[in-house]
Amino acid sequence: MHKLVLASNNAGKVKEFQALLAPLNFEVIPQGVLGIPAAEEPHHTFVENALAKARHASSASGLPALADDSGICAHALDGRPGVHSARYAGEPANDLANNRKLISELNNQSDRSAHYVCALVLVNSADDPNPMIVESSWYGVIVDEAKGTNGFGYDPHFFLPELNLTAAELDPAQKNSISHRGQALRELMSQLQTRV
Ligand SMILES: O=P(O)(O)OP(=O)(O)OP(=O)(O)OC[C@H]1O[C@@H](n2cnc3c(O)ncnc32)[C@H](O)[C@@H]1O
Ligand SMILES: [Mg+2]
Repeated sequence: MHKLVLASNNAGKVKEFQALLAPLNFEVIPQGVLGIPAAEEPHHTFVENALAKARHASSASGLPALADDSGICAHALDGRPGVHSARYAGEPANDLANNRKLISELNNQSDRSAHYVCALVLVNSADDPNPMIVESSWYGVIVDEAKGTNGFGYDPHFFLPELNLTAAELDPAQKNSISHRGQALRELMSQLQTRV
């Protein structure tokens, strides 16, 4: 079984990864279990931040590390909140406050389209010169009214027209089967198979 540190302190993400990786041959250790604090995320792109998180967790643990940097990009807002999604309304991170801010910024905007982005980086070691990097998107529409209690973050306001449901109304397995994170992880795993 491959041992992997999951470079995230977000409980919602950790749950999704545990479900996605459970059928595979991985022992996934969330970095919080090892007492590894959050890395700095100073960069302008999801990929750069995911790489920083993965290197940080691998350096602190001495193990291979998988990091996720993700967020939601509203098209009428030039991609905001983007890499600032977790703390859009300020510190400490607060999903309710972030959603309120997003909805208020979209007030009077007719274009409600948005996409989630998930960048995943897998490093074998802290100074791995050839990390595996994938990025996937998931398209939807931001709605004013929150619906559903599953998921986390912006999910209650992320509406999927083709399903007539928000992401928070999907059960966890359904979300993982179509989400930015599920898509990215499946792509990463298929790339990983070609390497070993
Ligand atoms: O950095 P880590 O420790 O992984 O935890 P984080 O919550 O700070 O994670 P990010 O820096 O990647 O910020 C991602 C934010 O984007 C939002 N987000 C990402 N994926 C999401 C999803 O599947 N559903 C809802 N919101 C999501 C949510 O607000 C997250 O806090
Ligand atoms: Mg973060």
